[in-house]
Amino acid sequence: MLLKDKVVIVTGGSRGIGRGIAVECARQGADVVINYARDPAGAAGVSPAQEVVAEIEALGRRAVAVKGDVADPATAQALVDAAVAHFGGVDVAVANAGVCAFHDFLGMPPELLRETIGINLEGTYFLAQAAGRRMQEQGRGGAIIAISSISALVGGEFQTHYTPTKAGQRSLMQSCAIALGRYGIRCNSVLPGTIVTDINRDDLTPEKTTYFNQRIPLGRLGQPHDIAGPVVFLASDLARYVTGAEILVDGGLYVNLQ
Ligand SMILES: NC(=O)C1=CN([C@@H]2O[C@H](COP(=O)(O)OP(=O)(O)OC[C@H]3O[C@@H](n4cnc5c(N)ncnc54)[C@H](OP(=O)(O)O)[C@@H]3O)[C@@H](O)[C@H]2O)C=CC1
Ligand SMILES: C[C@H](O)[C@@H]1OC(=O)[C@H](O)[C@@H]1O
Repeated sequence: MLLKDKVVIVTGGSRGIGRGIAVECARQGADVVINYARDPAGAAGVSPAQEVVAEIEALGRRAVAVKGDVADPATAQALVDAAVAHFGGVDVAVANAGVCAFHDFLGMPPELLRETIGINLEGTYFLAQAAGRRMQEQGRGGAIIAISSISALVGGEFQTHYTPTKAGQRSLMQSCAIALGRYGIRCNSVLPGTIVTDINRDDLTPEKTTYFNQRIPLGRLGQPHDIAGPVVFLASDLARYVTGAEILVDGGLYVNLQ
């Protein structure tokens, strides 16, 4: 087990990539605080966040779910407080929560631009800061991981509000690596390619899916569990000398230009 008895916070842990990360961290021996924003109950009256908590408990680990908008700095502090109250501290913080409402550039409403920056970039900043403060106090180091994107490296016609936030997260982790290295706190990014989740349910038409499956050297779009392994690696002592770095997890999409 790579994360035995570590305490992990995952923002946006109720669905998609964050859920995959939260469950894999538990499988690797961690207790987990997951965060969510809305989390409507499904048909059976059980919400996605409750499902994740149950899944983690079935693995023999502990989990709590904390509701809150990551764009609000108070949410980051509430997550750290929950980790301390329930599990005694924080070892790993994963800034995963994010939104991407596809929209054209010339018609972009300022509200959507600001909301996207607030959740994706400022949310990452607030979590890194709150977790970093606690990790510094604890004096046993830690790992902070931002779920950035291949979109940190390339553009997207309908993502002009989104790609800068992903580049910003990557840059933020580089600067945090310098600011927090003296405390043994490592800061890195994971850059997923296109992963099938609710965020792109409408964007991934059958035609686009076929195109991606042909263009991606590994022959398929990503799934949430494809991202969890690299996150666990960066969170673990196997990555003890890795900081200010990033791992592109895209099936080879980025390098396949022509
Ligand atoms: N899917 C992809 O192709 C890629 C995704 N990414 C990044 O991965 C991350 C996760 O995306 P993905 O799993 O696809 O998305 P999903 O839409 O599947 O899940 C988003 C998660 O974030 C939570 N969330 C949304 N807004 C907020 C908020 N304001 N405060 C707290 N939690 C919030 C949601 O909670 P709730 O259920 O309560 O709404 C949910 O748990 C994002 O940062 C995204 O940019 C990066 C590259 C590719
Ligand atoms: C949501 C998109 O499908 C997805 O998000 C990213 O960050 C990737 O670059 C894809 O565009």
